[in-house]
Amino acid sequence: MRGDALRGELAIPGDKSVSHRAIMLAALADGVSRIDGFLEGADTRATAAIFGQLGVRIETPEPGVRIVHGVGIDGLHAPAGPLDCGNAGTAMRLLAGLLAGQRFDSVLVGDASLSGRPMRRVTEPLAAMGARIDADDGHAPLRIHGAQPLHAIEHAPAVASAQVKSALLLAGLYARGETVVREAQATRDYTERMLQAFGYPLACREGEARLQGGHRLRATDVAVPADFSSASFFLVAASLVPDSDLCLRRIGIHPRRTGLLRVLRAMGADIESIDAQGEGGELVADLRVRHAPLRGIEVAVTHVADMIDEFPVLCAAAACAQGTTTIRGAAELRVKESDRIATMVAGLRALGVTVEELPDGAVIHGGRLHGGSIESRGDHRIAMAFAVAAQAADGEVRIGDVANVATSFPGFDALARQAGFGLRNA
Ligand SMILES: O=C(O)C1=C[C@@H](OP(=O)(O)O)[C@@H](O)[C@H](O)C1
Ligand SMILES: C=C(OP(=O)(O)O)C(=O)O
Repeated sequence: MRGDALRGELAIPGDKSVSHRAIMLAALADGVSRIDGFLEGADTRATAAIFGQLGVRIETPEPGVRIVHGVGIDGLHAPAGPLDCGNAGTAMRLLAGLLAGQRFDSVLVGDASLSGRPMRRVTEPLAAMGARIDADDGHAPLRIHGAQPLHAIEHAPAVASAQVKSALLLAGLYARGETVVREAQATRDYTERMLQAFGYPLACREGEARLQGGHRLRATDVAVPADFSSASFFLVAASLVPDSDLCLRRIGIHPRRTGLLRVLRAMGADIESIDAQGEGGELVADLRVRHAPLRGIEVAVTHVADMIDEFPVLCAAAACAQGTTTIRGAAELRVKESDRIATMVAGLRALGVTVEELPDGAVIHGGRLHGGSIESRGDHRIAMAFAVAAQAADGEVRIGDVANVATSFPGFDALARQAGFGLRNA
């Protein structure tokens, strides 16, 4: 169902990647850390709950704030039961590295989607560091044996993945020697920069991070920026709906996250970055987006890692653009919360879009969308991407299975309505 013009100012919730890492490092630090702007999503709450099970006191004085009473690098306690990462790949992969270095055993479990996602990319290099992790055919549950002496390795991940890099760096805190991760394609460096903010010595440059085990972390306060990935749904919706003029406040615009911004601008989007400055160690800006007709493009493969979570909403933009958009080099999308290539292709076809599915992407022929029924396959970003596409569709779009939106963006529907989305609960 078409929406009204999107207008006004929106406050987008906190960054998911930064929120996960802030809890983890604050828990391992000496002293008390305060986290402002913490994302109250199911994924990041799962991480906080896990550290509660590991003996860390975490207070919530108000929503979006956590006070973490750090226990020190060796202060975690053995959990009484399995640690439930829910839907969160970031939680499971980073924790695999962190827990591999503890003196106690632990078990990481997840929901059906997470249990189907590949974990060898972390368990194999961690095993090379001396970790013992049992996994059923490379999948969760991950049974982590404690008290294994770890030694540093140099590793070049086969897939561009900040989660793999971060898992190894977190294990590296407990390893003898210097852990080195080299990336062919640089990924988000929040773990590296946050370790430094917590006083941990670490050498990093684009595509390479090195750290020696055996140092300690010092408590610090963390200001979490608003999540660019969540903002992206509004960037596309306002681009698509005539007369829109929307301002998204203080969004994290780190270049390793904002590939979509570059791609949308190349498609003709009118997005202005206002008052960009470093705040709390992160580059943030207001993003003002006004309606503009979009045209299809060939998405450069070099942008893929910088917009890995934005493909569902990019597909929605491409479907409404004039001309053809080609996406390649994004096979990783097949192992996210759902197979995001197959799920988007099926959904777009249900709305009358002509799409060719590729093993590592899709060719999307833009045009008019009609109404139809969409399955999100339990994937938060797919559900929100189709809510965006619906703003430009001629008929009603019914999206099934939308509870998952709370994974990364609690309050999406209220915010979307506030901005002008035509949205109603069935
Ligand atoms: O490190 C992180 O916080 C994330 C890294 C990305 O995953 P990969 O490392 O699997 O690409 C991304 O898709 C995920 O939403 C968050
Ligand atoms: C892939 C995502 O997250 P994760 O890997 O943490 O489940 C996502 O948020 O789109």
